[in-house]
Amino acid sequence: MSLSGKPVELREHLLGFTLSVVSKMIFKEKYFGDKEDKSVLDMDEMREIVREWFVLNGAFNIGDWIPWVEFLDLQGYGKKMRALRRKMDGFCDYVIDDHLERRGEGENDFVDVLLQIEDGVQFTRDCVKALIMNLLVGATDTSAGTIEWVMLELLRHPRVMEKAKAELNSVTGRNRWVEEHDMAQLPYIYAVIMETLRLHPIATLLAPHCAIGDCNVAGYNVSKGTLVLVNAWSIGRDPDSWDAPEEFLPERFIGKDIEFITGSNFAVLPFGSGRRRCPGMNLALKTVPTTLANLLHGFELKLEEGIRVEDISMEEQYGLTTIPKHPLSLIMEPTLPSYLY
Ligand code: HEM
Repeated sequence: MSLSGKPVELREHLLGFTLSVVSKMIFKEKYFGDKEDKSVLDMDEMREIVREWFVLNGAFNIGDWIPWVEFLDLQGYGKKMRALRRKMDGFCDYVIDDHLERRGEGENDFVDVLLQIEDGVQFTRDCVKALIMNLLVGATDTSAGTIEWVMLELLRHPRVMEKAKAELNSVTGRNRWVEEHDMAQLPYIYAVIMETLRLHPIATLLAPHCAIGDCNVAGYNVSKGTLVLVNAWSIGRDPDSWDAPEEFLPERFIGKDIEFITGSNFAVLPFGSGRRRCPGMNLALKTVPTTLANLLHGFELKLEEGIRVEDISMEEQYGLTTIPKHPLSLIMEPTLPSYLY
C-alpha cells in the first residue's frame, strides 16, 4: 500500500485482503499470485471474477422476467455468465485435481475436508466446486464493501471518527496494532459497524428466496414458488423502528450486543435471518471489525486535496451487493512507530 502521501483507492486493497483471508482458509492461497504459471489465476484475475460474478448476478436480465425472449439474450448477460462459469470451473477443477494428487500431504484445508466427504455417496465434484466458489464470492465483496461504507461514513462524521480513534488509543496504546483479544473492549467500533450495516446492508435485498409452500405473511397470501425479496435496506431505515433513521448515529447501538444485528431482531437484517441467513456471519464479525480497527488505529485517513466532506458521494452501485458507486480514494498517513509497518 502506498504510504507516500499519494491517494490510495481503498477498494482494490480491501478486496485483495478479504480474498486472501478467505482463500487461506479454503486452500491455503497457493493458487494465486504467480503470473508466470498459466494454469492458475493470479489474485487480480480472481478479484475480477468475484466482482463480475456480483455484477452479473445482480443485473436486471430481461429474459428472467419475460421468459419467451430469454433465448435472444438481449443484453448479452447469458453469454457473459457462460464465459465466467468456464473460468470458475477451470479454476476449481485445477484446485480439486491438485488436492487429489497431494492427498495426505501436510495439514488439511477446507477443500481436503470437502473431498473426504466427496468419497461418500452424495457429495459430487460439482458440489465441491459450488462450495468453493460460494465461499470465495460470499466472503469477499461483502466484507470489503462493508468496510468501504464504514470509511465513507466516518469521513463524513469526523466526530465519530475521533471517538472511535480515542477508544482504540485507550485500549491499545500507540505502540502496537489492534489484536483480536482487544476487540471485546471496543464497543464503539462495533457500534459504528452495526450502524453502518443498518444504513448500508451490503445485500440490500438479501439473496432471492423462493416460497416452498403456500403461506400467509402479515395478511398477504404468498403462493408456493413465489420469488421473495426482503428489502433489508428499507427495513433498516423504517421510521417506525428507528429514531432519525437517515442519520448516522452509532450511539444508538451502545449497550446492544452484536447479536442484535444477526437475525433475531427484524428491524435490522444485514445478514438475513433463519436457516438461510449468512453462514459467514461470525467470520465477518471478526474480520470486518479487526480490519477497520487497524486501519483507524494505524493511519491518519484524509480526503484527497481539494475534496470537501460535503463532496463525498454516497451514491450506490446496485447489484447483488450494493457498494459505493464511486470507489473511495484516500490519503493514508502512518501514525504508529515506523517499525510496525
Ligand atoms: C459484512 C459481511 C457480510 C454480510 C453483510 C453478508 C450478508 C449476507 C446476506 C444478507 C446473505 C443472504 C442471506 C439471506 O438471503 O437470508 C448472505 C449469504 C451468504 N453469505 Fe454472507 N455476508 C457477509 C460475509 C460473508 C462471509 C465472510 C462469508 C464466507 C466466509 C459469507 C458467505 C455467505 C454464503 C456462502 C451465503 C449464501 C448462503 C446460502 O445460500 O444459504 N458471507 N450473506
